[in-house]
Amino acid sequence: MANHGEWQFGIYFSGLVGEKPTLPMDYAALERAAEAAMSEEVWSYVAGGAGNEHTQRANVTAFERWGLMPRMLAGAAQRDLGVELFGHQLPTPLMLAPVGVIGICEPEGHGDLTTARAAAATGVPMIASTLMQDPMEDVAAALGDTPGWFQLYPPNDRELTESLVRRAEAAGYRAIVITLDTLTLGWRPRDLTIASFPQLTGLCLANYTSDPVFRSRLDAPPEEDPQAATGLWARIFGNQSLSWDDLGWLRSLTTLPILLKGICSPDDARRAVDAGIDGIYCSNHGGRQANGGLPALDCLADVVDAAGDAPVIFDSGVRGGPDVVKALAMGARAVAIGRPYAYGLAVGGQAGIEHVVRSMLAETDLTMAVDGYPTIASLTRDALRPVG
Ligand SMILES: Cc1cc2nc3c(=O)[nH]c(=O)nc-3n(C[C@H](O)[C@H](O)[C@H](O)COP(=O)(O)O)c2cc1C
Ligand SMILES: CC(C)CC(=O)C(=O)O
Repeated sequence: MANHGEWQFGIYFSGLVGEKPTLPMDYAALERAAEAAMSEEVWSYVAGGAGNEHTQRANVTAFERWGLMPRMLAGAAQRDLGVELFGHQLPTPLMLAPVGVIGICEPEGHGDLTTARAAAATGVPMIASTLMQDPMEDVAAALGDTPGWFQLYPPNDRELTESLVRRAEAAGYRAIVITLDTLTLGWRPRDLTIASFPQLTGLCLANYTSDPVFRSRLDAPPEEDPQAATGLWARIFGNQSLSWDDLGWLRSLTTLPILLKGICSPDDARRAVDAGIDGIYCSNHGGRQANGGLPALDCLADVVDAAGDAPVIFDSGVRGGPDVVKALAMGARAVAIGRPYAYGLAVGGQAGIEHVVRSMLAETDLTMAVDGYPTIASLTRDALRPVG
């Protein structure tokens, strides 16, 4: 069993002190290093967002509007960051958000497998995207005992949807995350300017091209006619007619827990729970889809309240340990990161992702130590005050 505890105070931290670190120690430096490591196309795609990226920036600055109340002599000498999710005990509340095309952040193009190995080494669950360069079965195998969830972009083809869900179940994924905020792509000026989106996504269709139903829809195998496969993917990817009425059918496909990703409205959270959905994933896709929206953090508390007993996962704008702590205090059961680990991969491969994860966990742990919150349960909204 891997030792997942290296991030804890005094271990990861003291391992770094006394040596000049080779990997960036703060988010701004990580971003700069990632931009230098990536091609212009990949950087624009990963770093970019919708419109003038106001929502993307607001996701990050929203965290600055909340401050943590430090509590003294609160018994936080030992912290326990463990959380329970769908009957599984996780060592920490951190998760890796689904990042389709993560493969392109690594020059060799197997970023999905590298991410899975980093997840296995740190014990931090990976949510594997539908869009991957390696098939979901290989990624699940690389995860070993560390939990993996499968993120589903439900295609406009019911038989294919069913096949993807069944494969995820058979491969050992422990939950299905259905992303609802990207049934069509948002207005992304950086990608429109660089015009590399079709090439980049065309590289990440392994879950489709390895699927018997997808293959049966083609005249020639994807290995012989990759362009036709990409064309078919472009036609079936978006499912804009998906409605609340379809949730019953999606629910019937699996006994695994299902989460809906992209929920920011409390009414939608309530409706999802009423439809038998097991978990809510509060996110605005890191500001990549709708610009002009609310920062995701501003939606979290209401979504948590509306979700009742259903756990809420949060992402969008999390850049360091204090952000993780604030989202937990708002009521998130677990907190996910997207761009930070993609940048870690670009800068340092598997070691780069592990560094980002361990730094974030060490900073989370130290924030709880310094501010006097020994457990996740001790973090309630009472720990937060609006700044100013
Ligand atoms: C390059 C990139 C690709 C993404 N691909 C997916 C995807 O395939 N499925 C999905 O549900 N979300 C996808 N997302 C959104 C992330 O899951 C997550 O919501 C977002 O990155 C969180 O914001 P952050 O980057 O500010 O941490 C992607 C994000 C990025 C940056
Ligand atoms: C191909 C895209 C739909 C992947 C994605 O979710 C994103 O770029 O945000």
